[in-house]
Amino acid sequence: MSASPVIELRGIVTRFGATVVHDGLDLTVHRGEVVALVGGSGSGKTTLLRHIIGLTRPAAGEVSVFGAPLFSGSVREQRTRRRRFGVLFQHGALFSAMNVAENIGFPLRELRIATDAEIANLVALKLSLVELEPATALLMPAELSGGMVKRVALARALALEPELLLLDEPTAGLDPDRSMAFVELVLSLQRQLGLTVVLVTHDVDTLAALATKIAILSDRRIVSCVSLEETMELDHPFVESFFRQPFRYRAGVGRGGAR
Ligand SMILES: Nc1ncnc2c1ncn2[C@@H]1O[C@H](COP(=O)(O)OP(=O)(O)OP(=O)(O)O)[C@@H](O)[C@H]1O
Repeated sequence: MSASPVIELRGIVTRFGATVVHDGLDLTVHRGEVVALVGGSGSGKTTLLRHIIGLTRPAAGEVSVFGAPLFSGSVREQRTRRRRFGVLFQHGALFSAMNVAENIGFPLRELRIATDAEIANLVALKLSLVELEPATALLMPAELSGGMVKRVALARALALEPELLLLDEPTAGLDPDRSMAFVELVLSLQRQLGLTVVLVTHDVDTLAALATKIAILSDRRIVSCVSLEETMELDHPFVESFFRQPFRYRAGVGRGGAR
């Protein structure tokens, strides 16, 4: 049985005024894949993530998730589809006036699909999933370290038990140790929960540890979407500048390497 792709982008065109960001862009992501979206600054990576979650719509082309166009079906069907993915925005983006428990429980409270007791249970469960102490629940975002903010934001992204997780620069702003610890956590959750993941990252170590495929956004299109090992073989200026700079890429850290 061949399942339909989790994400299918076909002929995406995006314009901001006279600037064309995407022009006939295609990308397919299958269940269980971890696709790292890379490209030069301003190449349109974050905009593409925003199209996938429906925050913005392309000028042309089709965005399909879970086998159906993103905006097809009734409002109820669209909402159900929307609940199947979780998003971790750049910088965590927690609500500063809510404590950790309220932040994690927010998606459930918003949908009014659980009682207060159920939400409290779920918050405790998600905190342990992201390896935070139960007492963290009562802290405010301003009291958290950068690494803890990321973990809480991840717990909130997982609140509705998504099948698809979208991460925008998940390790930006973390020091190398915290960054690797966070990557290990995402990797373990991805395996445990069977998640499909699309992440935008500038960090070679992050993508080497996580990604099963690297999608390169260049010249307004995805020019390649293959494994890290195959990507390293490509003769492309972006690969040269991004991957072949000395001491950035640690051989053997990749998912195909010895772990
Ligand atoms: N709302 C907007 N209005 C006008 N231009 C925009 C808007 N959003 C993005 N852009 C432009 O679209 C282009 C792509 O932006 P985007 O943030 O998607 O790039 P990116 O690849 O994620 O960049 P970076 O790696 O620097 O974060 C940029 O030139 C940006 O200035």
